[in-house]
Parts: sequence; structure tokens; C-alpha cells
Amino acid sequence: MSSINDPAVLFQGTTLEGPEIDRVTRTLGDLTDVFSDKDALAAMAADQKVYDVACYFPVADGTTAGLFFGITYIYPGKVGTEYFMTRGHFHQLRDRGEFYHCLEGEGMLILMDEDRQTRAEKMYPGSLHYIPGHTAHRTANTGNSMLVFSAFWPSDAGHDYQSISEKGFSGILVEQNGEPVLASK
Ligand SMILES: O=P(O)(O)OC[C@H]1O[C@](O)(CO)[C@@H](O)[C@@H]1O
Ligand SMILES: [Fe+2]
Repeated sequence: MSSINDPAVLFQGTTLEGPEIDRVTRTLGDLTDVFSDKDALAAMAADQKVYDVACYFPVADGTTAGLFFGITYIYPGKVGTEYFMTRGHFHQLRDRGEFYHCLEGEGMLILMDEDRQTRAEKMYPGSLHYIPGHTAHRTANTGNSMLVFSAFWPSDAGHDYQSISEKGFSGILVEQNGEPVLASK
């Protein structure tokens, strides 16, 4: 017996729609350990949205040999001179990689290896980014509009937020003379 079905999810433009889509929003209040300028942060509204994520998890978290897909939407803004950005993480299974594909806006993918060497790649519509294993990753919106990108990663990768929460990245992305600069912390 064979059958023809509709897809479970529609990914059109920058939207991901379907009954199985998980959505989460991160506000400044969720990210107090992430931004460097604590005085600037204290002067801003805790419910200010920093990013939204829409994900399709077709298998359970931790499943070997499955895949996950997500879209991240980072709002434009800064805390002091530091651009709005994601929390950032290593994968719990350190050797797992990931692809990012920029759909809209402009930004920077910040990558840090396990020796805490930090580098960044420019993101703009069409840019494709391979994030190797053993590499922490975070994205920052350096433009005046939303930064939107898709991500594909293995379903057993997991997220290690703890080591970033404790030590941060060795480099932070700040605006200097109107330009994004990767400054050491
Ligand atoms: O998980 P974080 O560090 O908050 O950032 C969100 C990003 O990470 C992912 O959850 C997966 O790596 C992406 O969907 C998204 O780009
Ligand atoms: Fe990841």
C-alpha cells in the first residue's frame, strides 16, 4: 500500500509553519549573564525581546542519526556598544557540527574553539556557514533590521550552555565608529 501526504512543515521565505513547530523567545531578562555592560543592561527593559526561535524537532532530543531544523530571528539593538546576540553554546556532544544559512539582514557568526580562540564570519542573505565540532557558536545582529537565519544540526548534539554562562566567549562583538569589531573581553 502506498500513500501521498502533505508535508508536516512549510518553510516559506522566513517563516516556519506547522502543528509541530516549537517556538521560544529570549528577552534581555533571560540573558543577564550574556551581555558585558551590566549598567547599560540594568537601564533597559527586562522584557525587551532579543531573539525568537522556531524549531522543527521531528525526533526526540538525543536521538542518534536524526536531524533538527530551526529558524532564528534576532532583533536589532545593542546593550551599550554590544550588539543583540544569542546566548551561544557548545554542543554537548562536542564533535557535532551545524550549518547556518542567512536568509535576511546582516550579522556576524562568532565562533570559539576549545582553546578559547575566537573568530567571526560575516552573515548576509545567502551566506552559508559550516560550524565544525568542538566550536562554540553565537550570532549577533549588526544591522538595523531583523537578522534571520536557518540552522540544521544533529538531533543528538545537545546544548551546553553552562560553560558559556560561566566563562563567556573570549571575544565580544561591539560597535566602534559605526563598525562591528571583535574585541577581546
Ligand atoms: O541556542 P542559543 O544559543 O540560545 O541560540 C539559538 C540558536 O541555537 C540553535 O538553537 C541550535 O544550535 C539554533 O536554532 C539557534 O540559532
Ligand atoms: Fe548549535
